[in-house]
Amino acid sequence: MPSLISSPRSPLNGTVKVPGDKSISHRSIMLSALAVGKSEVTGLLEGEDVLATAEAMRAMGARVERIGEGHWVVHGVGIGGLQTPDNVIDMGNSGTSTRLIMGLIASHDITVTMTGDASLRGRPMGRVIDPLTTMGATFSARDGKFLPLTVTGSQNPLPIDYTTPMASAQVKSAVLLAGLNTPGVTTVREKVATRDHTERMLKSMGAEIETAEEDGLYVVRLTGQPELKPVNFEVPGDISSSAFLLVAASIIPGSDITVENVGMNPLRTGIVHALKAMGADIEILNERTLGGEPVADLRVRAAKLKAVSELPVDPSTMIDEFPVLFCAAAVAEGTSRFKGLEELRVKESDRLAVMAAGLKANGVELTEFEDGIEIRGAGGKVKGGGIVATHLDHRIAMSFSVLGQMAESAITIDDAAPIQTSFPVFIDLLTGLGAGLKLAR
Ligand SMILES: O=C(O)C1=C[C@@H](OP(=O)(O)O)[C@@H](O)[C@H](O)C1
Ligand SMILES: C=C(OP(=O)(O)O)C(=O)O
Repeated sequence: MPSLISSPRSPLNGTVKVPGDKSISHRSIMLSALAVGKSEVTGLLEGEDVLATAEAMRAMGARVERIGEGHWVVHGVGIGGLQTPDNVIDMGNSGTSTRLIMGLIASHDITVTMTGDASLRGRPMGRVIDPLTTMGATFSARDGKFLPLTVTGSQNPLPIDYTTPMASAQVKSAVLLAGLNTPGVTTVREKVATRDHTERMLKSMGAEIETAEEDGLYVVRLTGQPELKPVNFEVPGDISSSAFLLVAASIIPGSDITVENVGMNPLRTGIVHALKAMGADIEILNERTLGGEPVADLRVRAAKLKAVSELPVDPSTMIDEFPVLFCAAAVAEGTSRFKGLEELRVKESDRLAVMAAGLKANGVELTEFEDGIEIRGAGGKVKGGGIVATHLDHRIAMSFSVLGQMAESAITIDDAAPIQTSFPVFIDLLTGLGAGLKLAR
């Protein structure tokens, strides 16, 4: 368990690309595995979470091969073709792999037992167990809602019309993926539209899938049992990984960086709008489309950040970026207040509690609420000198790596290993731009 020491070194300068989008990478492997024939994926994120998805799809019968850096080939088994694996599948730290694959299994006549690391075993699965049970799958889960769990898919799955009780693209996607091998039309309704990569990708593979706005809800209708045609997926850079660079370059005086090829799906760009509302200097350049998703290059120059109280976006458009936004708020001028964030309590860690503890340990003044946090910004450097407990959460480790660049005394992150789940080149990439990060034993 290597710890990581973060302290200021120099302004960040240079042009970089971040690895592929994690959400799209997972889906590219899963959906290719259900196509009939050979698909290729380029720009795939080779982080531990996506590798867990690849391994799971292999275990269920798909041929999933790496042929070069980020370049993968998948031979799909076709919808209905998944097989019972001969062993338990280990989803590691990845909520997306677990919940989406539970959806796939739910409408296949197979039985699968899944487990994961201590973080994943503490995350709620009832949110997918409930709708998938209505579709006909049966579950045996620890305490009814936690991993390890065994799921047996239905031989005769039923289509449902489901309104998600919380803003969750994982729940929406799990139901839609179950709908793939279900006769009839599966409908999912969301009060707030969450990331729509599943919808976009299924459309590109020839599925009959319609999206509409009805009575203030975002509605997706999928006609079951399509033949998915194999396509070549080009995965754009991950805006959630880019967020660490956007914040770092904004807060470290004198910085000027460009992050190329960033996925700019409008349901994912909340962090750009939030930082701009705080006074960040972010230029969106070279806007184009890649593999059915908008992408752009982002040039970020340091700026004096000020507090925000009303975010200009829905939290779901930047749900994984709050930890690093809290770090931006810690160095901004004034008091920021973030509410409506109860979902942060059920991520890899309880991100409200763990961020509050880490910030406090480094001299940041704050108040934690049940559904949010108020951060009293230092208007410049924070004290630092504290040790941050990451609780197997990559975003906590990376957020405090960024904050350490604006600390009077170094910040120690107790465990750097979780960074491997989503952004394996994070330390090299940041130090290459000028950041001060050192691994220690
Ligand atoms: O669908 C996805 O790929 C994801 C959805 C979000 O989770 P929720 O659906 O739980 O909000 C996000 O936090 C996660 O990192 C990836
Ligand atoms: C919440 C996250 O991922 P997952 O739910 O897939 O573990 C994340 O990457 O921040």
